[in-house]
Amino acid sequence: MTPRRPGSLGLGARLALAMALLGLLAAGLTGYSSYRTSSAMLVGAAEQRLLTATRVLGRQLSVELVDVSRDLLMLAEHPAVANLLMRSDPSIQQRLEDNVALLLQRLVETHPEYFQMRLIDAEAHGLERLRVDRHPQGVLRVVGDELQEKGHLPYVLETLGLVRGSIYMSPARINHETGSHAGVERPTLQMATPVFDAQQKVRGVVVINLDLEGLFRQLAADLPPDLRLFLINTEGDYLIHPEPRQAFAFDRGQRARVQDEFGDSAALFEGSSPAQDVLARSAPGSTPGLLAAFVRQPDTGLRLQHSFILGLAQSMDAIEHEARQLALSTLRLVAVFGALAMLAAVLLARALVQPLNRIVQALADFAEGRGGGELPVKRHDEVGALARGVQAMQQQVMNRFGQLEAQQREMGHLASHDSLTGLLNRRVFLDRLDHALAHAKRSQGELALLFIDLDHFKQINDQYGHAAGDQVLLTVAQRLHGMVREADTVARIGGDEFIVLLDGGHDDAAIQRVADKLLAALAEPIAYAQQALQCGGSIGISRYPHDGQTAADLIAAADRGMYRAKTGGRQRAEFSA
Ligand SMILES: Nc1nc2c(ncn2[C@@H]2O[C@H](COP(=O)(O)OP(=O)(O)OP(=O)(O)O)[C@@H](O)[C@H]2O)c(=O)[nH]1
Repeated sequence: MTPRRPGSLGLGARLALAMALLGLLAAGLTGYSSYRTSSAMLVGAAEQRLLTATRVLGRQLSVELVDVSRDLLMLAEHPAVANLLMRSDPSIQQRLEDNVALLLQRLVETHPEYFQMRLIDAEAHGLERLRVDRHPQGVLRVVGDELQEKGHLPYVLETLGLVRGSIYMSPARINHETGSHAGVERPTLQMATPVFDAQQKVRGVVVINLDLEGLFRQLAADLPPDLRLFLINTEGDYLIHPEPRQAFAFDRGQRARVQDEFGDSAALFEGSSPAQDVLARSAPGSTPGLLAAFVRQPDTGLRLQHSFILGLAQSMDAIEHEARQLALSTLRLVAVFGALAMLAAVLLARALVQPLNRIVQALADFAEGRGGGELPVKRHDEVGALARGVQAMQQQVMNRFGQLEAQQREMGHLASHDSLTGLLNRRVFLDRLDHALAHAKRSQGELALLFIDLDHFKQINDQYGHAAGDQVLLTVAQRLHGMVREADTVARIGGDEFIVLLDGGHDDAAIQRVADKLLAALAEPIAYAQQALQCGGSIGISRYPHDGQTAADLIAAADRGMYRAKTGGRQRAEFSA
């Protein structure tokens, strides 16, 4: 069998490789698609988280503003406040002032997001009757000449025009009012409500200045630190921004708007029914890339003049970091499964190919005559069927070989023997004679040849038919073979001619005795078809070295003797003259 070319991959190795590659490909594709799906889910989850957190923040802002409005309304409805503004009883003015001032002080103290609380008179050009400021050292009541006239300012003018129980809210702005202590030049929001007397006449205004940043510090206290907070007015201007330069840019004559940084947020400001919330990404190329949720502040029920848009953003890097972590763990899983797939492929390929190799080995052994080798014939699969086929083929080849050998043996026999009598034929006899002569020459031995020709054999053929002649020839052959010793050779060398080679030294008398024995045997009748056929023979005798040195000489000499026997009356033996 042709052995596998060195360096070429066997079927098992190729199968293992193919299966391992297939396994790796499947694991890789599964890993890749699960990574894609999971990272899309992660981004989706991050979007939902941002949106939910922003909505919660919006609700908290509304709740906070409602709380501020409650403080305002509580003060506006307080009898001491209206009495103070009405100056109804001068004897108790000072006490009233002190009591209400204390109340304002307590409120500012308990609300860290309050910069300032004031009670402003509707008369006297909107003079501040009471004013409590947050100061770096604590809460401070401002008195005397430091109290200012505020009647010209929108939060006084507009609040005085409101109905009882209404709340005014200013736009968020930087507080440029002088003397406002901690609130100076800080982002501020003013909320106010009118104070009415018993006759429903407006007497003044209660105002709270809110620390916008402080308010949002409180609101955002529970947010995860990686989230960025945005507060935006209804024009899109940033009021709170992680980069301080962006906040209140309009106050410095510039613009920094959410629409410019987050394109998709424009939907919040467009058309007659703008979106309530949007998800937006920062403009491509901006660093860091941000994913943001923007939500309109939910209605407070206070019919405020202004509202806000809140935004929370997370760095895309943070979200993608999670996706990268996921990709890494997916990769690790793919590597482990890939290795397992390769191992399984190698084991499976070995299990598949091993029985095939056994068949190949068995065929190689069989081809080299080393026997069939064990075949996996008991398997119930295709390999088993193949092994059974190979076994049947081997059996058939063996049978054919047996037949061929038998034929060869027969042909060999036919080539060396006479087909009718089974005696050696002329060619082989001459070989034997040559050998015997060579041996006799080497050992100074002697040989004798008896040349036998049947007498009147033709008559038997003619009279009884060819089959009778054959029977006679066969019987004669058996008788001759039966009469001589093992070491002697009997052959049929012609139609009715036989020859006997006597091995070893015999004197002429002994040879004559053998010839007489043979003549007697030939003279015996031969039974054929209920008849007794009579046939005798004439024998010519030659001897080595007496009558010749070669086979041809000896045969010719014996032939001559036989001829003399024929002419001498047949049924006799004659030595060569
Ligand atoms: N039946 C048969 N006859 C054969 C066979 N081979 C040769 N013969 C015949 O044997 C005869 C031999 O002839 P001869 O030896 O000349 O005749 P014969 O009658 O024996 O004469 P003599 O030798 O002078 O006694 C021939 O007629 C051949 O046809 C054979 O195999 N079978």
